[in-house]
Amino acid sequence: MTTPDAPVLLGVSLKMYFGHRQTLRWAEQVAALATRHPVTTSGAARMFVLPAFPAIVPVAGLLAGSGVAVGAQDIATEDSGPYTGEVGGPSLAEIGCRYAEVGHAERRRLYGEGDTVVAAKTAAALRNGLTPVLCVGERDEADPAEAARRTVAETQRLLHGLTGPVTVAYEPQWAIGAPEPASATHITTVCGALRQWLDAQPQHAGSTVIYGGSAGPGLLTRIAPAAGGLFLGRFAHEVTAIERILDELAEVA
Ligand SMILES: O=C[C@H](O)COP(=O)(O)O
Repeated sequence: MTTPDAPVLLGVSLKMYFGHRQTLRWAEQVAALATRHPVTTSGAARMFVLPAFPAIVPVAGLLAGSGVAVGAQDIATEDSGPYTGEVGGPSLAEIGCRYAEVGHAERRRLYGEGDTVVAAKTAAALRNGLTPVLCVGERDEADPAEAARRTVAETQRLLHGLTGPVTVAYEPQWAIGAPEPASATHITTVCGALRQWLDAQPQHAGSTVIYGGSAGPGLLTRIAPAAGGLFLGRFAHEVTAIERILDELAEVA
């Protein structure tokens, strides 16, 4: 079953770009935007934001009533215990998180996280009622069909034995932090294959496929509905860019 009429999902990870006060100012602007823009107030688009851990609580407060959900950029594999520096799913759920990002290429490359850890973090998110934002995507540029094959296989591997709705963020690693996103053909081929695979998995009913990797204004209308939304990084730092994306959605709605 495809879900072409599902609301578009726009997620933003602030990674570690902003200081605390800057994060709060940005969140205030996002709340104001989501509260007044017809695409968000009508429910045609949903948004989530992933600030740094210390900003989650105040950002959740600032976003209350705006319809924008909040989540974490990481989650511990375990729920509690002697895991210095980690933050567990029960705490994230308790402070209002709805999403937990797992498997981002930066955590794989810089912090040595492999499939076992990513799968365990995905399981931790699901058992705590959080939607995992499961980042997948090929490391080196490949042709679209090969990228689709590898990415579906990766997703299948990471979700093996798990149940629950997930947000799969297709992020070709070579397109992260780049000047431009992957081509629309590349994105629609891979996201379409992911969508098709997920639609055949009843245990993941309600899942969403979004695209990340230098995404910004001007992209979503070229890759929807294969991509059900965007996972934004740098190009959401200016809230006016998020507004442009919402305006584009209003035009095609
Ligand atoms: O988490 C977001 C993605 O990694 C994309 O980041 P970017 O748009 O800055 O490349």
